[in-house]
Order: sequence, then structure tokens, then C-alpha cells
Amino acid sequence: MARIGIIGSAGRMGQALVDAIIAAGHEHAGGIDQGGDPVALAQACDVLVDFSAPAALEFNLDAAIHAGIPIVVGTTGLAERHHWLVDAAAVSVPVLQTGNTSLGVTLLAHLVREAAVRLGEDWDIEIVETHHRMKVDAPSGTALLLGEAAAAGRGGRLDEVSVRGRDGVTGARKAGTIGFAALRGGTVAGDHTVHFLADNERLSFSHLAENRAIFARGAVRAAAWLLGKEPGRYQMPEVLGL
Ligand SMILES: NC(=O)C1=CN([C@@H]2O[C@H](COP(=O)(O)OP(=O)(O)OC[C@H]3O[C@@H](n4cnc5c(N)ncnc54)[C@H](OP(=O)(O)O)[C@@H]3O)[C@@H](O)[C@H]2O)C=CC1
Ligand SMILES: O=C(O)C1=N[C@H](C(=O)O)C[C@H](O)C1
Repeated sequence: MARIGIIGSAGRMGQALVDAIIAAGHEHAGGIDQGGDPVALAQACDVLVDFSAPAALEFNLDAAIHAGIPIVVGTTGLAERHHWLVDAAAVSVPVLQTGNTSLGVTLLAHLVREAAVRLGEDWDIEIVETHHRMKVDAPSGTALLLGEAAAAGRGGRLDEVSVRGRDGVTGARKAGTIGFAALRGGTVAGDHTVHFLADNERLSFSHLAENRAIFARGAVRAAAWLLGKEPGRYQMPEVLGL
């Protein structure tokens, strides 16, 4: 049984996390939202779970370090400097940062990487994601995670091949690029499709999230898994044994 503290507790994910913590037999040790004190929360917990906003990340990591406890970071919309902060925190405490904590997307990323290894660069890769009207960042953290998996399968880095949205006279598609498109509307919990498109054939991999319970369940599993681990940066495939 772990005492789990939630950062972003009144949010959509925060509410789903409370149910998942109780369902998994852990203790909900409290939560904060904007203006709350992550240091005080961390001192009352065994592990922190952060689904809030990029602006809060530095304070939340510092709170975990100060209390000497692990932290799961599910917040998306992170910039490069946020990843440096995560790397720095992982020197002191166990940290798991991911754009998607679900079992299905974790396996999907593995399959996408495998497909990218096996299909040559004459197969174009395009990633389409759909989310609810309240989502504030694009492309989604999951779309980027899947793009990174595809780029890694081709032995490259996503930031070197990524194309974010197209508008106007864009010119023909450049070989080897990975394109992103984002749709926003309604209450969609999160749909992602990775398309591999070649001459006269297409292969598509999709994951459809029907609700947030799948993310919350994975995050709680990750939080419990991090307890007792050495400081370091961990990934969902390790948690789920994939
Ligand atoms: N990795 C994954 O599997 C998933 C990641 N996400 C990501 O999680 C994040 C939250 O999503 P969602 O719950 O839908 O968003 P919401 O907007 O519903 O909730 C965000 C919560 O974070 C709080 N918050 C904002 N700023 C701070 C701060 N500085 N310190 C503490 N709390 C703060 C907000 O409080 P207030 O209202 O007071 O501002 C709010 O309660 C997003 O980045 C989203 O993309 C979502 C689902 C799955
Ligand atoms: O904001 C959301 O809702 C979600 N965010 C994550 C993302 O950016 O990929 C995960 C999930 O798709 C829901």
C-alpha cells in the first residue's frame, strides 16, 4: 500500500486518479492544484503523481527531491528544457515521465517502432490524434511519443524529421519526414493513429481511449512500481514488463 499524492487533483485526470488509487488498494494522501504547496504534499506521501501543467513541473520535481520520494510525470506540452529538468531530478530520485500511461499505447509504441524498423523510407509516416475540446497542447504527448518510437526505429531523432501541421503551398512531402495532425472537439478522451503509407498500400495502427481510467490505472501502477527503485529515469515498458 502506497500513500499517493496528486498534483492537479481537481482536474480531469486528478479525479480519475482518486478512483484508481482506491481501486488498487492504495491511500490517497492528498492533492493540490494551482497555488498549492507541492513540498508539503510530498512530505505527506510515499510518491507523487503529477498531471497538471508544464509551468508547475520544476516546483513538483524539487518537492520530490526535497522529500526524497519518486514522482510520475504525466503532464504533456513539455519543452526541451522540461526534459532537462526531468533528467536532472532523476539523478536524485526515481522519475517516470511519459505522454501516455496506458497499457495499449505503451504496446502501440513498441509495434510502431518495429514497423518503422522493417518498412523502408519509401513508407511515409503520418500521425493523427483527436482529443476533447479542452486540451491545451498539440501535438499530444502521445503523438510525440509515437513519433519518437517511429524515428528511433529508423535510427534517427524525431526533432530532425518532424513536420507539425501543413498550411498553404507546402511543396511535396519530403521523404523521411514524420507528419503530425491534431483534431480537437467534443469529449474524446484520446485517439491516436500512426499511418504508414507506401505506393498502393497503407498500414495503420490505432489506439482509442474510451475514458481516462486507462491512464489513471497505468499512472497508479507506475507510482507503486517506482517505490524502492534507485534514482533514475524510468519508462512505462519497464513498469508493464513489455
Ligand atoms: N500521460 C498521460 O497518460 C496523460 C496525460 N495527460 C496530461 O495531464 C495534464 C492534465 O490533464 P487534465 O487533467 O485533462 O487537465 P485539467 O485542466 O482538467 O487539470 C489540470 C489540473 O492541474 C492543475 N494545475 C494547473 N497548474 C498547476 C500548478 N502550477 N500546480 C498545481 N496544479 C496545477 C489545475 O488546477 P487549476 O484548475 O487550479 O488551475 C487542474 O486541476 C495535461 O498535460 C494532459 O495532457 C492527460 C491524460 C493522460
Ligand atoms: O490531455 C489529454 O486529455 C490527454 N493527454 C495525453 C497526451 O497529450 O497524449 C494523453 C491522452 O491522450 C489524453
